[in-house]
Order: sequence, then C-alpha cells, then structure tokens
Amino acid sequence: MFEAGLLANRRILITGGGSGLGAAMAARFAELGASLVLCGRRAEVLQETAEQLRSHGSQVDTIVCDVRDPQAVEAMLDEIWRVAPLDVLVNNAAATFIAQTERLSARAADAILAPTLHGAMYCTLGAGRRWIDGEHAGVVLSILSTSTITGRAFTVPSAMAKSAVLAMTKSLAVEWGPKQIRLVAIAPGAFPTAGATAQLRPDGRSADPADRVPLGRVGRHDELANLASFLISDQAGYITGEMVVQDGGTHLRGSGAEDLLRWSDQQWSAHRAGRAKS
Ligand SMILES: CCCCCCCCCCC/C=C/C(=O)SCCNC(=O)CCNC(=O)[C@H](O)C(C)(C)COP(=O)(O)OP(=O)(O)OC[C@H]1O[C@@H](n2cnc3c(N)ncnc32)[C@H](O)[C@@H]1OP(=O)(O)O
Ligand SMILES: NC(=O)C1=CN([C@@H]2O[C@H](COP(=O)(O)OP(=O)(O)OC[C@H]3O[C@@H](n4cnc5c(N)ncnc54)[C@H](OP(=O)(O)O)[C@@H]3O)[C@@H](O)[C@H]2O)C=CC1
Repeated sequence: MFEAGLLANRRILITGGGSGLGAAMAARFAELGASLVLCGRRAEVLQETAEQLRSHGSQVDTIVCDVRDPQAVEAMLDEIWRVAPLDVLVNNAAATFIAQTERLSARAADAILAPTLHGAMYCTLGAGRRWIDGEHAGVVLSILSTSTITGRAFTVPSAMAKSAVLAMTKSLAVEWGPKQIRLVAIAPGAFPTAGATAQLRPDGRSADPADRVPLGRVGRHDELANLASFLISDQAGYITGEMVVQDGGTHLRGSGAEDLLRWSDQQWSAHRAGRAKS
C-alpha cells in the first residue's frame, strides 16, 4: 500500500505501545522503516512486543512510564532525547470502563481522566517544548474516539478526556503550525482488543459489536495502522488539526451506548460486584 521506506529515519514514541492498537501501529511503523520507543506501565508486555518486532530486524526501545505522572513523562522524554530527538509522538495510552456516571467516585473519574487526558497532555507538551527549543519538526497523532462527536453515556470521563484531547489537537495545530509541528487524530470505531473488550463489553451486553456497524464488520488492526502511517508521514504534510473517523459509519447511527439505557440498577450492581471479584 505504501512505499517501503515511508517512515525511514523516523523515531516514534507510542504510549501504550505494548498491547492492542498501540502494538499494531508499532508493527506497521516498523515495517515502514521507523525506529520505535514503546512505553507503558507493564515491563513484560512491552518486552514481549519489542522482542517480536526486533526478531524482524526493527530498532525498538522500551521505557516503563506511567503517563499519569508528569515527572515520569519528563524523565522518559529526557532519556529519549539523550539518544536522538523524536519525530513523532503517538498518544495512544488510555483507560475506560462502563459505569453509571452518578455512581462514579472522584477516584474513579480520575482513573480515566489521568491517563487519557493528562497523560496525553504531558507527553504532547514535553515533546512540543523539546521540538520548539531544538527547532525540530514534529507530528503528534492522538488516538481518540467517536465520543468526541456523539458524546457517550456510561463512559463519560472517557468521552470528556477524548474531547479535550481533540480540543488540544485543533488548538495546537494553530499555535505550533508555524513551528512545523502537525497535530492529527484518529477516531476509531470498534477495533476489538483485549483491553477494550474487557472494559467495554462485559457479559450481559448485546452480542456482536459488528451488528451496529453499517459496513457490517468491526475494524481490522492493519486498517488503523495504515491510516496512522499515512497521517504521520510526509504524505499527509498538509494535514493538521484534523481527526479522521474510522468506524465503518457507526457513529452516524448513534453513540453505541443505547443498550446500556435498558440495564437495571441490579445489573449495574452485579457488574460492579463482578469487577470487585475479578
Ligand atoms: C469489542 C470492542 C469494543 C467496542 C468499542 C466501541 C467503541 C468505543 C470507544 C471507546 C473509546 C475508548 C476506548 C478505550 O479506552 S479502550 C482501552 C481500554 N483499556 C484500558 O482501560 C486499559 C487501562 N485500564 C486500567 O488502567 C484500569 O482498567 C482502570 C484504570 C480503568 C481501572 O483500574 P483498576 O480497577 O485497577 O483501578 P482502581 O482499582 O485503582 O480503581 C480506581 C477507581 O475506579 C473505580 N472503578 C474501577 N472500575 C470501575 C467500574 N467498572 N465501575 C465503577 N468504578 C470503577 C474503583 O472503584 C476506584 O474508585 P474507588 O477507590 O472510589 O472505589
Ligand atoms: N479498541 C477499540 O475499539 C478502541 C480503542 N480506542 C483507543 O485506542 C487506544 C488503544 O486502545 P486498545 O488498544 O483498544 O486498548 P489497550 O488496553 O490494549 O491499550 C491501552 C494501552 O495503554 C497503556 N496504558 C494504560 N494506562 C497507562 C498509563 N497510565 N501509563 C502508560 N500507559 C498506559 C496500557 O499499558 P499498561 O497497562 O501496561 O500501562 C495499554 O498498552 C486507546 O486510546 C483507546 O481509547 C478508541 C476507540 C475504540
């Protein structure tokens, strides 16, 4: 689909790059010649993904970093820049769960806002400052959600965080455009991963996420990775401040949370209790 060296000589940090869509993007970027830094909280998950990529000859470093912690983010970026500047930051790390919003504790809301909004902001500000100080061009790709368009009942902190990162994307596209820094985003629909399925599709929710998709199927990870590759490449050099929706048309039908309106308080209590046991 792309020329072989599309991302040659690009140094790319993917937050949450050890699993799911982050790992899928890592594999595609590596095939296209990029060198990678993957971060996340679990060292063993990062190592496993990195070893797979290295076995195909790719240059991959891993850094354990909790993006909720601004000092840890600064230490990670210092460690990266000691070797060479990044060219691309991918804000992919995030967290979510379904819950009745009126039952969320402050700690529960922060468990979602902190990685999804604050983490993306800390990484973007840290990379942007270094790019501007070093007069280095850069690209920030953020993985968002169609909740930025529709809102989404029962995952309100996630919808709030993703919408805020979209606001950051549009705002900094203007402020940092003159510094040759582009900011772009993808709003994926259903791309099944272990993380998303565990958090969003508990037993008791209507069966197949493909049922709601006008195109009749869920997304393939390679489709998202290809779109991401295009957006961070020079081929997209005149695109900034934009979010591309990749959801098979699903958000045009609604946010996707409507089935949860029919859950009873008893079902929600059972869901909470099930989580406590697991
Ligand atoms: C098949 C494909 C699906 C279809 C998709 C359709 C499109 C939807 C698009 C949605 C957009 C966003 C998607 C995603 O982000 S998917 C990625 C999901 N991955 C993750 O979430 C990974 C990271 N997750 C985590 O780090 C943890 O799971 C999490 C922070 C979310 C919870 O961690 P943990 O349970 O360990 O946290 P704590 O015990 O510290 O709890 C913190 C407080 O939060 C409260 N809590 C936790 N879970 C729930 C719950 N289910 N309901 C209510 N409250 C909850 C917990 O009680 C703590 O609060 P308190 O101390 O006050 O009790
Ligand atoms: N899959 C889907 O259908 C959809 C996904 N998305 C978005 O795609 C992105 C990837 O999600 P997906 O691959 O499905 O799910 P995953 O759960 O696999 O991805 C989340 C990643 O983020 C990392 N992460 C979570 N919290 C932190 C933290 N505090 N610090 C550093 N890393 C962290 C996790 O690693 P660790 O736990 O080791 O820290 C994990 O690798 C997310 O932004 C999600 O919102 C959006 C719409 C739909």
